[in-house]
Amino acid sequence: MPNSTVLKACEQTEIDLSGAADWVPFDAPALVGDSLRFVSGDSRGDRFRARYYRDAEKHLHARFWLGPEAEGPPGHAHGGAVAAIMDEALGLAAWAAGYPIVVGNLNVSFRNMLPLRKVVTVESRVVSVEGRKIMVHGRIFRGDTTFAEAQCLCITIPNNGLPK
Ligand SMILES: CC(C)(COP(=O)(O)OP(=O)(O)OC[C@H]1O[C@@H](n2cnc3c(N)ncnc32)[C@H](O)[C@@H]1OP(=O)(O)O)[C@@H](O)C(=O)NCCC(=O)NCCSC(=O)Cc1ccccc1
Repeated sequence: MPNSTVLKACEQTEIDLSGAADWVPFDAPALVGDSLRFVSGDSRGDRFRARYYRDAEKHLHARFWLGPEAEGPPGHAHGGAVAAIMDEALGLAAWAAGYPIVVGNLNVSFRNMLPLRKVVTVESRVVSVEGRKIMVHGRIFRGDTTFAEAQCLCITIPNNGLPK
């Protein structure tokens, strides 16, 4: 089958990215702006599809689906795709906790190969705040399988992140 046919079939597929019962949808662009497009901006794309949520304690969660355009090893996600998810989701977790930041350092451990075309969950937690340094930890998993873990050092920026 030609590649274009595969992509078209994929585009037409609705992916169920619904959250857990106690999660509330989180409007990330409303907080950080429409520039947040690289990872989660295309709800019908063939690389990433994502939906963000917050739980009752305001922790950020996400459902992600990685399509054929995110492929690295055959049938599995490219490491850069996994790192990009961590960069966006963990940075966003800091924003959602009230800190306008950019990511200064991101350390990703790839624990298991992440299969394409499966919905996975990203969980994140702000674990420490020290002056301008906000440390966020996160994990991508499905069921009992952890695909990646990350520690993300976020640095607060002035002017709420807006251009001067
Ligand atoms: C702003 C800053 C990160 C820091 O510069 P400045 O303002 O001049 O601050 P300064 O250098 O004074 O540091 C302050 C304190 O922090 C510490 N520290 C800093 N770095 C490191 C480190 N690597 N490792 C360890 N520590 C480090 C430093 O030692 C100091 O500590 P101290 O107070 O002495 O104890 C700058 O390097 C930069 O712009 N980098 C590019 C960022 C970028 O492009 N990111 C990607 C795009 S954003 C994205 O994609 C995510 C996203 C998702 C969702 C939504 C939105 C965004």
